[in-house]
Amino acid sequence: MEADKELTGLSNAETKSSILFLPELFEDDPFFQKKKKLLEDLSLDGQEIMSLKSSSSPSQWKDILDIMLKRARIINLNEIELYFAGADVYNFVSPRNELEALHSVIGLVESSMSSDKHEVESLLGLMHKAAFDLIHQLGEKVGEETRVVRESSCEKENSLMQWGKSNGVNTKLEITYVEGAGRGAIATENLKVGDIAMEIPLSLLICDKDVIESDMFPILKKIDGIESETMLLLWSMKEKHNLHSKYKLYFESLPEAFNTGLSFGVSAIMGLDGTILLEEIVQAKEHLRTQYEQLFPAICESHPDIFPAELYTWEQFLWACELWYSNSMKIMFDDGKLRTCLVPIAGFLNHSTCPHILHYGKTDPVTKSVKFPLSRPCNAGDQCFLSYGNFSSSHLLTFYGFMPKQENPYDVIPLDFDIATDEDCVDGEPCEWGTHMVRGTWFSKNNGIFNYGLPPPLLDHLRRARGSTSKAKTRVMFYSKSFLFFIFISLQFPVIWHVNQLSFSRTYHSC
Ligand SMILES: C[S@@+](CC[C@H](N)C(=O)[O-])C[C@H]1O[C@@H](n2cnc3c(N)ncnc32)[C@H](O)[C@@H]1O
Repeated sequence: MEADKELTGLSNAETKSSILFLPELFEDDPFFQKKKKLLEDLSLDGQEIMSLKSSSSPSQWKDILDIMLKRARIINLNEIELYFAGADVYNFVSPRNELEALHSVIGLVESSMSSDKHEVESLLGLMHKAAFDLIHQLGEKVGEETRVVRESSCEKENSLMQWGKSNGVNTKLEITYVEGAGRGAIATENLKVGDIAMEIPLSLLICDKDVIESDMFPILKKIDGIESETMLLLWSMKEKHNLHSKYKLYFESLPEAFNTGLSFGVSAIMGLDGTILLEEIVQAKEHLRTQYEQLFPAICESHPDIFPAELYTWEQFLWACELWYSNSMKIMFDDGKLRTCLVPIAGFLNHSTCPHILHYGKTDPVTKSVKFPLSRPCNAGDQCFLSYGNFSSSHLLTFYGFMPKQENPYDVIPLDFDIATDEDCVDGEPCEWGTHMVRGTWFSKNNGIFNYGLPPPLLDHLRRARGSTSKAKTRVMFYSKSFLFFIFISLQFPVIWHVNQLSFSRTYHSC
């Protein structure tokens, strides 16, 4: 309280004020020092509370809201966002960061509303509404539009939905075909922030319990080092053909081909020659082939009754890999175990870089279900999107078979240096960057020359490298897997960075 008085200069007689807690940066944040520095630059370090006076003018409470939001943006930066954080880091960084920041501000305003003496209730209410309006505006600005394809029949999807509902699924979404993404989930009514778009009972989740209860478990558990995901994959290859399976309608609703990068044909692969994406796909496929060959044909030969060879071909294995890569979710169960699961019906939710559903994947111990709550509103008739994670477009193409429509903030090229990195630190602190990177622009629909400048940590690193070499031009070699390129850094900055743009999307669509 003393601190508050000092901060606001209030006397005891003028107590019509409310304390607002500012978003807090925790010491266990992996980027604590870097974020602390950014907060200091914002002149906010050390300050944990602000005072809202009942006499505050609109511009004063808006300023407080702005400070809270700027602070929340910094605190909610993830590694990539922080790495590329330039001078405008206090403003909009990414849809994910903005949603997280706005929700943390709303949480703090709500806790003041519930704990306070209500002298400033109406002002808190205005701040609360303003933060919700910003969430709404974010969706209007960067949300994706969907064209529903009504001509396609959704018989299988409807049967699955009926089965789900009769087994306890609650949903405010309907499944239909959408342009460019197969099936998608459309809101049947206007959904607000906090509404549960979908709720799936745990009993419908496909996970390790299904393998454990099956006749293949006694054989699989004897295989040295086999992971539970691999067991599930092998189980699903057989279960998909089981006419009496509990999940029959689920398996029937799955596509015959997933068309992820893992099953790209020869022409698509040739079109990717010289790109990191080709390297990523080839490496992933080689890894899967090795895994397959470690198991087959040996397991079919030793247990032909449980593992019939005709169900365990390479093609079927690849199909199951694509199923698990593109459709599984990691769910945290009450016992504290993170399990990879297939989640019938919720598996129809498509991905967006500005999703409606950001936080999901924890079981509710009371309802014994997995819930999908909305972080931003979704109007009736709009497609409701999920976040699959902060993935680059090359990862999404390789493992999910699509590229996001909007600019993807996680399109980056990791760089490996052939110069020492031990000097790469800030103000004597050890470097916390796992890797240096540049923005990948090759998937962007912007055909102009990119001039992002270099990210501050990379620039810092290069300046140090320059300092440790002669006055002559410094040649630094960057290579990322097979994607090898050189830049000659004339000692003048900023550098215009134009990463080789390849027409990946055309190659993908034509194959
Ligand atoms: C979990 S499933 C979602 C349901 C899927 N659309 C279907 O019809 O089964 C993931 C797959 O949906 C597709 N998908 C998801 N988000 C997409 C997007 N934003 N654009 C295009 N396709 C998308 C990709 O094929 C991805 O592998």
